[in-house]
Amino acid sequence: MADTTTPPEKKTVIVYKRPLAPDLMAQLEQRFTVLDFTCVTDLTEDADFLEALPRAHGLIGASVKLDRELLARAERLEAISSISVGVDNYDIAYLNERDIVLCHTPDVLTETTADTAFLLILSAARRGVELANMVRKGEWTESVKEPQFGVDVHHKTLGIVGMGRIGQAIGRRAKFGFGMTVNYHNRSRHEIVEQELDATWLEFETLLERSDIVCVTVPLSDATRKMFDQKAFETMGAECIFVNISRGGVVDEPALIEALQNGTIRAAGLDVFETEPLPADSPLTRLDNAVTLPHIGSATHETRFAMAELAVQNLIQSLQGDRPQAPYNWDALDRG
Ligand SMILES: NC(=O)c1ccc[n+]([C@@H]2O[C@H](COP(=O)([O-])OP(=O)(O)OC[C@H]3O[C@@H](n4cnc5c(N)ncnc54)[C@H](O)[C@@H]3O)[C@@H](O)[C@H]2O)c1
Ligand SMILES: O=C(O)[C@H](O)CO
Repeated sequence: MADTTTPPEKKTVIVYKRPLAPDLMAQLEQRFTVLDFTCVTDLTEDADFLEALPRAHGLIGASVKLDRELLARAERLEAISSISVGVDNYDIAYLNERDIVLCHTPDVLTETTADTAFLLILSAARRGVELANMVRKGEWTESVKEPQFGVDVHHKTLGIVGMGRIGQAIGRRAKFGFGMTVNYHNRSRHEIVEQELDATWLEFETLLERSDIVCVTVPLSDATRKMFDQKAFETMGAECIFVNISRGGVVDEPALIEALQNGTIRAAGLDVFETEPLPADSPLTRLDNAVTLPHIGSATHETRFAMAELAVQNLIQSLQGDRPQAPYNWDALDRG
C-alpha cells in the first residue's frame, strides 16, 4: 500500500551576517529550509528579515544584537547558534524564559585570540604600527633615535584580567615564550593555573598597580561593564600598556582616550570598541600610542572555519532535540 503520510515539514533556519562555507551550508540545506541573510548589513532594519523571523526555528550567525524585542517576533525559535564565544549580544534571561537554547564556540578560537593579544602587546610596546607607518610614508630618513624607541616585553609583568580559556592561553605565551611574570584577577582562583604559570591572584587594583602590561579577557556583563575607567588607568600609571581583546564595553572609552592623550598610561592595543566598526572620527584612529585592530581576535581562515563548523553542528544537534556540543545556557533550560 502506498505511504500516504506527509513527511514532516522541514524546520527553517536563518543564516545571518557570517557567510558559511559551501559544505557547511549544504549540511544545513540537507536538513532545513535555509534563508540566507548574510548579505544584509543592517539586519535589524531589514523588512525581509523581520518578516522571516516568525518562521525561524533556528538562527546562526554573529555580530548582531538580538534583543528581547527582536526575538519576540521569532515565535517558533528553538535555538540560536552564535559563531562566537562571547554571548553579550543575546538577552539570555529572555532565552531561558522561552526555553531557547543558545550555543557558542568556545575553545576552537582560544589559541588564535591569544595570538592576537600578543600581536597587540608587541605592537603597542615596540610601536610597531607607528614606525611601520613612518616607513610607508617615506619618512624613514635617518636611523631611529631614542624618542622613537619602544619598551621590552620579555621579562616584564603581565596582569591578566579574566583567567579563563583565552586568559590562560595568553598566560602560557607570556610565561613560556617571553619569560614574563604573570599575575591575574578573576572571579575565582585557579590553583592549577597558578601552579602551571607560577601566577598570583591579586585584587583588581593591586593587579593594575603591579602590571607593566594589563590584558583584558573577561566577558562583557553587568559586572564588567566599564570596569576600566579613569581611576583604573590612573592606577596603572604612566609606564603601563593596556590591551583589550575582550569587548569594548568593559572600557570607559572617553576615559581611555584621555588617558592616552595625557600620558596617564603609555599605550593601548585594542581589538574591540564601544561602537563597532570604530567610527572614523574617533581619536583612537589618530593617536600614535593606540594600536587599533578591527575586531580580528579570531579572524584567521582556520579558526573562523572551525568556529562555523562547530556552530553548524551545534544548530543541527539543537534542532534535532539533542544536547549540542557547546551550549551556553543548557543548565537553565527545562531540558538541561
Ligand atoms: N576579540 C575577539 O575577537 C574575541 C575573541 C574571542 C573571545 N573574545 C572575548 O573574550 C571573552 C573571554 O573568552 P573565554 O573563552 O576566555 O571565556 P571564559 O569564560 O573561558 O573566560 C572568562 C573569564 O573571566 C572571568 N570573569 C568573568 N566575569 C568576571 C569579573 N566580573 N571579574 C573577574 N573575572 C571575571 C571568568 O571567571 C572566566 O575565568 C569572551 O566572552 C569574548 O567577549 C573576544
Ligand atoms: O566572541 C567572539 O568569539 C569574538 O569576539 C568573535 O570572534
